Amino acid sequence: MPLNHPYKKLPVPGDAPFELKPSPGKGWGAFAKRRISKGATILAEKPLLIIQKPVQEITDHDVAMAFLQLAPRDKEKFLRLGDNGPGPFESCLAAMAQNTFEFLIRGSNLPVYGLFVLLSRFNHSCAPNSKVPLLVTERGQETLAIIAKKDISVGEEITFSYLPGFELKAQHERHRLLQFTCKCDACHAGIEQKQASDLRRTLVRGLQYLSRGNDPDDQAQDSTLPFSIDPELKKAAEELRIPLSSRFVYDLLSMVLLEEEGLMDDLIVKKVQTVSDWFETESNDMIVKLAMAQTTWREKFNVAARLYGREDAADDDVANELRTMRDLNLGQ
Ligand SMILES: C[S@@+](CC[C@H](N)C(=O)[O-])C[C@H]1O[C@@H](n2cnc3c(N)ncnc32)[C@H](O)[C@@H]1O
Repeated sequence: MPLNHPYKKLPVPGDAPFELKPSPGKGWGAFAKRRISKGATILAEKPLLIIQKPVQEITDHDVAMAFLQLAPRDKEKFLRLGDNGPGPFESCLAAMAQNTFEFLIRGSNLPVYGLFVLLSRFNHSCAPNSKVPLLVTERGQETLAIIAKKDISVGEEITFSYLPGFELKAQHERHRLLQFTCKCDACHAGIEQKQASDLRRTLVRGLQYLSRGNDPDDQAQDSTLPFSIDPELKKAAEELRIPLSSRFVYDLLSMVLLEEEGLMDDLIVKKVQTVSDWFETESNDMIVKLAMAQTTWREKFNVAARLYGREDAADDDVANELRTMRDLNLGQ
């Protein structure tokens, strides 16, 4: 490990569960120094500087002016940042672009861009073990955190997905969007594993379309899916006419695929648990309870599959609720 690398002097808190070191093919990255439990906050950090302007309008001058206002200690941190390694950035704007997170401040719709010295040291993965949730912060208390999505072992690289909704894209689509060749484990698997992975992700996207009536990627109706769905079924999905029982079966099948893909997330689990509480027809509810009592998602799916297409007394209420949420743009 280079002894004099500029990152060696970045201010990693003494009690942090990670260390910075080279990550082959990815510059430097953050690696677990001790076991990190699922749900743990790995790092919470305040931005070094903030720019509140549409991202396309941020100029080199804006970043340079923000830099000049920093305290000497913070200027030094900024200057330690390298272009994916020990080399300096070509411009202040390039340093900002590579080390920025977007977030919102309560009471304002305008996104804010903050430069985070340590959070930006975590590399991307298409099957990440952590996440940086989109945050609405209070003014003056802008802090972003990286949270473990699963248990992380000592020595494992800590990663998150750089773009939201990114996990459900096939590898060639992901690589088109990333501005570097991704060297994560999912992208470095053998050809057969990669094909299976692309298929699983594509199928989950289709299942989510059926369950939500839109594409999780761009939330637009009539968006192009990477495979075709029976037009009647697609229309029923877009009009939110899919019965609750079928929605539930689609969700469980997504869980089986997401688990196999290593993309399971507590938030998704909570959503399925919520849907399981909506059933009103007793005979359906009994099957749902039996399904949810199974250990694995595959077992839950196997039990619930017999519900597919069944009507439920809650169908109309659920459809109305989903339509209201869609109208209010709250997502589903
Ligand atoms: C915000 S920096 C992450 C930290 C960076 N590796 C460093 O040494 O400072 C983002 C850059 O890291 C590299 N990177 C991050 N994730 C990667 C991945 N999965 N595969 C290859 N390069 C990656 C890319 O060069 C990317 O532009």
